[in-house]
Amino acid sequence: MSAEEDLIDYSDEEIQPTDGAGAAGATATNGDAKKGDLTVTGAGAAQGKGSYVGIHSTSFRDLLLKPEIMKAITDCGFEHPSEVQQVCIPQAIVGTDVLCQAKSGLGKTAVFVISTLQQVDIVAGEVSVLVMCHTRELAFQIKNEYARFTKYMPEVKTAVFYGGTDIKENEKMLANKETHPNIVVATPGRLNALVREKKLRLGTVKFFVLDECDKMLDQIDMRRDVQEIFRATPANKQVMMFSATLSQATRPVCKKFMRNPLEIYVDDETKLTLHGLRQFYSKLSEAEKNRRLNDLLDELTYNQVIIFVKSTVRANELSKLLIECNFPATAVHSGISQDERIKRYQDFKNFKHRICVSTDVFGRGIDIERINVAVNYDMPDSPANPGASDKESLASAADTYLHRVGRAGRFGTKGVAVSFVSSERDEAVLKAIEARFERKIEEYPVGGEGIDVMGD
Ligand SMILES: Nc1ncnc2c1ncn2[C@@H]1O[C@H](COP(=O)(O)OP(=O)(O)OP(=O)(O)O)[C@@H](O)[C@H]1O
Repeated sequence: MSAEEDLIDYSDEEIQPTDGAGAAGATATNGDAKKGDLTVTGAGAAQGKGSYVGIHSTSFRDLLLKPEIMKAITDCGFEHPSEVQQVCIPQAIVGTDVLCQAKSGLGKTAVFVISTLQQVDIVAGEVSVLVMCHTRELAFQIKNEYARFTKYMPEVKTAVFYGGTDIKENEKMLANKETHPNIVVATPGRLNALVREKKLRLGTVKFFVLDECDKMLDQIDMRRDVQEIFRATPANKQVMMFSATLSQATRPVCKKFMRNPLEIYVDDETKLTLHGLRQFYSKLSEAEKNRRLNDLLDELTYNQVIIFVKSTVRANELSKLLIECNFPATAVHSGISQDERIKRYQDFKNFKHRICVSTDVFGRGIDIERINVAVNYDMPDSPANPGASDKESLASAADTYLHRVGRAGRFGTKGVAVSFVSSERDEAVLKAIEARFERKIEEYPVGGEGIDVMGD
């Protein structure tokens, strides 16, 4: 059976609306509405006068959240909900399934963290919320977001499970009611191992979240794990999925897991690029890359820089070289031990290093607010699936590009992205990016002349 045929399909019996999670979505009116860059369709989209403007608030207070969540939001320094938060949270907190595309760095994480915490009823020894994502560092980061938002909800226990760590430790935590989590954030491989071994029971899950959902469902291996885990959860639950990139082909795949979802898309791809981000390319030969990088790091006044390369070997070599040249660099990739990876992620986040060389491990989701420069030392060019057509692999490269450069200029801040173009293929990828986002990427000026990276 092909992976497509093997997709989750709800039986009629399973899609009956019930009183619990999902019921609000099933009864809501359908229609389309616009809110800024977002097109909203599906459950509840056209409630009221058919537009979100006016029916949804611009203050967190208007969302009528629990006081303990409101206090945490204030502590986080969040003043107003972002557009995606304004659109999603009011629907999500009444149990509606959500399929949400919104551009990088505008607060999709808080949508599901706040919405699940608002609804969750804590039962000791039971998992209520399950969040999955594609990398271990992202899982770790999301777990920390739950920690921030549960500061005043001491009864809520959150755990993170991912591969490369001692599974016995996870099992020990799950075997003890005192330490058993209510919220689990995980990568699919480790989660599946715990479920198969019956160390983790998912029969009590009421909220099922996929972050970077296109990545998780486009990759066949990951999709299989996700499906297996999904099948281990009850039919009656709220499902929410998020990504900055959601192709027309991926949307129906996501919707197979959902019931009458609120759908939010950025249908005009030109609106996916970040306002504060200036994008440049630099044409050069492979041999010139190190020299150019060196110059660039001397020229630009940066807070923190992320440099993307195409292999773990190149990440190691380049970070070594940068350190030899006295640049405060580190490297994060899949070739180092998991504990060390997390330690380096934390050190970078805590500003112990100013420069991080990484593979695509850090390409999506990772939120380090001081990063204001992103460099594609190697252009992205990763086929979505083995055997993908040239058109598909260029589309996938453009997706990867968008996520990578979205590590800079987050939440409305200024940022700069510079891509090294050293081959015909790189040029083709650059052209595909320009065409897709209808944006002319400028040539990096000599000496970085006129580029102002700092400021809000
Ligand atoms: N309402 C808000 N006010 C201020 N800051 C916010 C608000 N919501 C989120 N943030 C901050 O914005 C940053 C980006 O948020 P987040 O990582 O959730 O983005 P994202 O949409 O998931 O991006 P990506 O697509 O890259 O994963 C985080 O540091 C987060 O704390």
